[in-house]
Amino acid sequence: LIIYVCIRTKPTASLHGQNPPPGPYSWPIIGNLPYMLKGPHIYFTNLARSYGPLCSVKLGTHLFVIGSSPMAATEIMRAHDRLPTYRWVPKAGQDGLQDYSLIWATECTDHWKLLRSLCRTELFSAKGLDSQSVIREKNVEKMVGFLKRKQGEVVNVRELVFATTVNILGNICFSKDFVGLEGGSGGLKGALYRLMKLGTTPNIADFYPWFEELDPQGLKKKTSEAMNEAFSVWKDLIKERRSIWESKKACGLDDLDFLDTMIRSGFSDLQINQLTVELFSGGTHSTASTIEWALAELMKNKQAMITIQNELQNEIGSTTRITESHVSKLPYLHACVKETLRLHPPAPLLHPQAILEGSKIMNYTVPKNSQLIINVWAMGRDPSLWEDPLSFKPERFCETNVDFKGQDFKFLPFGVGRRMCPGYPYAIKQIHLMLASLVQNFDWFLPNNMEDVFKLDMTENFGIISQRKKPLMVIPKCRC
Ligand code: HEM
Repeated sequence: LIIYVCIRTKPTASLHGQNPPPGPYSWPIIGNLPYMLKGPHIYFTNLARSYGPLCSVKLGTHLFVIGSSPMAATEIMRAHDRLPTYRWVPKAGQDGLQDYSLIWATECTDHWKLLRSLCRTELFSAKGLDSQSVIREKNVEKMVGFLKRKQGEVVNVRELVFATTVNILGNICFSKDFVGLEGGSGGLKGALYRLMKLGTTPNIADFYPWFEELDPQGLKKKTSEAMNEAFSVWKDLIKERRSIWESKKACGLDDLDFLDTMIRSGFSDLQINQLTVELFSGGTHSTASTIEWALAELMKNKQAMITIQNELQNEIGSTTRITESHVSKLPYLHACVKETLRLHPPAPLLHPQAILEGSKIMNYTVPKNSQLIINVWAMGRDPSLWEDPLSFKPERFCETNVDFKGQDFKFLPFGVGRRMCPGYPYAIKQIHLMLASLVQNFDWFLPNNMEDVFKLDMTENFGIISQRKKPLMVIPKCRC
């Protein structure tokens, strides 16, 4: 077996006689894999401190080149723009549906362009977002009502916010609530949690491609099962809607929801399934995680909590229900969300893309088939880019125009370039509304010892979406 492994472990990128980006010694066969246990983003950040903003590391058979400064990120983006590249797709997610995929499209194909443009115009345009505001506001009101009934009890913020985000998207796509707020782990919620967990599990086949067919950990099979479980949740809805579509079309009625739009655009069931499951998995955990981190940071930083509550009191009052039209008047809230995304970007590593040709990046030779990555997490915590970077100080964003729209390379929580998150205007609207409602309506306490907030564990878990390692379990107390 050892001889077989040695023979098969031919490096995909040869470094002999070249000037590759600097990096640590890598062990035969395993490369630097054992050092990644604490989380690749932490390991890569430590490497950048030793080897500079563009460094390289071998993981299994692959060479990864990691950029950890705005300059390195800019150069990596330039390489993406001028060279043929393909997106790295986790082997567990390679189920033959790549041709229908938005997130996992390996290249920017015509179908990928069609999906992006449909999402941009129908879901994330100013008009689309305005028409959804009633859905978001109604669901956030339900969440607040639920918390009022749970006053004095311990609640799991992540689960509750996640359920609310699933229902918001459920109503936008299918005019339907898919999950209850009371908990439970079946149906769509269970499938999405499982997909998230599977995406977080390191897969040996990602580092040694010849294990792909064997699927030794069974991750590919489990991912496919979880996807099918999600599809089965809306299977009957699609069938039913298709059957009424012809009469609807004849009457010239407007689309009821995004499902109508997809049917009108001629999507097959497979295309509908793939796009919606990707919107649900890309758009729910990321939002829930950001709100959970923001609330944890505000609980830890009492002054920031007081400032945000005062802003809400002055602009809206304590009894008026917050709507999306209020949110533009809340600059400190906006700053708190940016500060949360700086310290806790849900996607700490960006752009896993491989270049198909060798190239020079920052005067280093980067061999073909290298995977290029931008370490957003490292840049958010770099003392040369941010003063006192490990402290939660929303004020820093009140004093600058730094934004997350892909122009400021030191702050890229939603990515940059062609594959930048198309859902960011939607995500931001949702996060602002939910966070404002949570802090306007409630004071938050830890179970057992209310003064213990400084001991709040802020450890994170690395995954497809990075989250708090321990869910935030807190007690809401109504402020009204
Ligand atoms: C806090 C919330 C969110 C964050 C931080 C976030 C971040 C990101 C990032 C970093 C990427 C990858 C960009 C790249 O590879 O360069 C991405 C892609 C994507 N996101 Fe988001 N996202 C969020 C919310 C959402 C929401 C709400 C949706 C939809 C409902 C969404 C849909 C997508 C899709 C479809 C892609 C793939 C785009 C492509 O590959 O062309 N995201 N997101």
